Amino acid sequence: MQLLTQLVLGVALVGFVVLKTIQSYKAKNDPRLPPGPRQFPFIGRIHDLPIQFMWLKFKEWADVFSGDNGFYMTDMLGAKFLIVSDETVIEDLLVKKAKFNSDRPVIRSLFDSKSTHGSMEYLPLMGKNKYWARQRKLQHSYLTEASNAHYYGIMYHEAKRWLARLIENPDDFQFSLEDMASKVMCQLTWDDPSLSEECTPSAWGLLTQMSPAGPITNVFTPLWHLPWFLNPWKRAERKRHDEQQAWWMENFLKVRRKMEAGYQRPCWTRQYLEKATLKPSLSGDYEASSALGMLALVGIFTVAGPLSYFLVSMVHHPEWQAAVQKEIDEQCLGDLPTLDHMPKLPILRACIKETMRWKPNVPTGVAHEMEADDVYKGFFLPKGTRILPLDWAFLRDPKKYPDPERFRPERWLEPGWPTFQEPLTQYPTIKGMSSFGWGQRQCLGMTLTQDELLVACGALAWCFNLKPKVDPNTGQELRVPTDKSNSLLIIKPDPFQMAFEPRSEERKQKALHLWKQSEALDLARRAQFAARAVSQPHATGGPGLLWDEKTGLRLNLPQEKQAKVKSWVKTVEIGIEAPRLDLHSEI
Ligand code: HEM
Repeated sequence: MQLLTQLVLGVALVGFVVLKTIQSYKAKNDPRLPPGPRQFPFIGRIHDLPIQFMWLKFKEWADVFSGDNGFYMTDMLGAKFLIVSDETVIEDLLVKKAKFNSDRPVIRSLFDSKSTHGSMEYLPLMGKNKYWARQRKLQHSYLTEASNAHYYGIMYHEAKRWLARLIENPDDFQFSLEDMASKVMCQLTWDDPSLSEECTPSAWGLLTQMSPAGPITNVFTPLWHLPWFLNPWKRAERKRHDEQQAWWMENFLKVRRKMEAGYQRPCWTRQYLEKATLKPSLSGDYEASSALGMLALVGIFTVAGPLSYFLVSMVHHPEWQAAVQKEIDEQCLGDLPTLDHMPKLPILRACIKETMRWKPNVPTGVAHEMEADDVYKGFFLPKGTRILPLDWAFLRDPKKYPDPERFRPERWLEPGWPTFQEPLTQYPTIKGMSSFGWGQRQCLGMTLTQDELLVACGALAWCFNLKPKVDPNTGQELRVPTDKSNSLLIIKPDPFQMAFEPRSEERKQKALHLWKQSEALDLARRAQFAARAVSQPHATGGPGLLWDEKTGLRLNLPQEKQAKVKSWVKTVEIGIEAPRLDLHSEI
């Protein structure tokens, strides 16, 4: 090639790059768009947006750029984000204009996160499509019916197990806390709390995969498109995804087989399968196992976050802890608090709500994607813009929450505070908090969260003094950090140490006894149900076969063993102290 030709081509290339750079700069800083930090060609503004504690930077920018508008815009590698820091604005955009602003953005490091191509897997991440509509309806009805059907028995049972575990192994509290939340969800979904140990890591796997602080491909999205053999992120996600799906399906099919054997107690999967034979609301087993698996999963880390932060608040505020304990002792007369006591426990409710305000566990909020161009307050908002309801900013608005950085439960209890509301038998309640999101995508788990937090936090305050741990070598108290957490979409505090001191020997013994009693009752009920499947098949809908949970095989019982089960049933029916029958070894 001649020198002149090379020169011309070189100049043309440089000219093209300069032109594109100017165009990109102009497009990103278009004066019709809302104000925001200066955007750079192509990358927008990712170079100084930290992946860790991203919400703090978003808030810092909000203080500079939002002004009276209550929002600003920024760009990340071509994706536009409208960061909203004012609740009235989010109300306009996500509630009043919900019809156009209820889609979800793609999450790059998941396959078909929006279910655009029919994957039908992760309801909270789905675009606004038919799978989302029907699964939301189904989950809404299950969560409502579950509270109507008093799922509280499961929560009380798991809270008692947790107290006993905390007494026996207090240093393992972060594991047992999450495991409690997981057991509640596994029991509701598949009637099997033993699944919690697989469900919790499965939940964290998905949460990490979908968070900006997860795989690098969520931020540097072009990397996701590298060919398979050069793409460790895609290969890892394929494995994670397939294992999770297989596990959800396995649990689903197990419930079906147990139903056929007449040995499946009520749970959401059984409820689905019973109705599905008459009128299926989902497309088949794949969609159903995913919808149910996702439901089990979403209730773990969401509840575990505020529960962990409740421990942090109580350790740092012994005066509020003492007030909660006094209230519980006076109102529950020595008994473990139940949901029936809650109208009389406003201080407990205020401490839970203030914990969720002080340390919101979805601090960035969950993005909605705009489905059409719009003009709002004179600014152009292009279709595809991701609207981020910055919960960290809403909950630190000094007009609504004076002294926002401090834990002040009195803001919910005393007249004169902007957030005070009466009657105190009903308020404060966490239902409707900004942390649960907005409009058509608002969280479906508010009631479950509220009930579980009340039961678990009430039980903690009833049983323990929650204190800093003392270092045995130095005799010094170990500090419980208030500002250390992961940076996933749903956060929790980093591992820390603390002490769970039973409030008295009597309380400790009572807690242990309550768990023993509850465990015996649970085993008795399970065994009784199984036994009825044999002795009265019509009562459980089964053909008189017994299901062996361990081997996965059906058992046909010989006559003499049926007699054994029947006689045992009578013992069980007399009372909860009846001797246990180990169905697996006895039969
Ligand atoms: C402290 C506890 C929780 C918090 C802070 C929370 C927060 C949220 C947020 C911010 C959203 C997105 C809302 C939006 O896009 O505007 C959401 C959606 C959702 N939440 Fe929760 N959540 C919690 C507990 C739960 C629980 C316990 C369940 C169920 C057992 C649950 C089920 C769901 C579902 C199914 C969605 C998806 C709704 C949709 O996309 O249509 N959540 N949650």
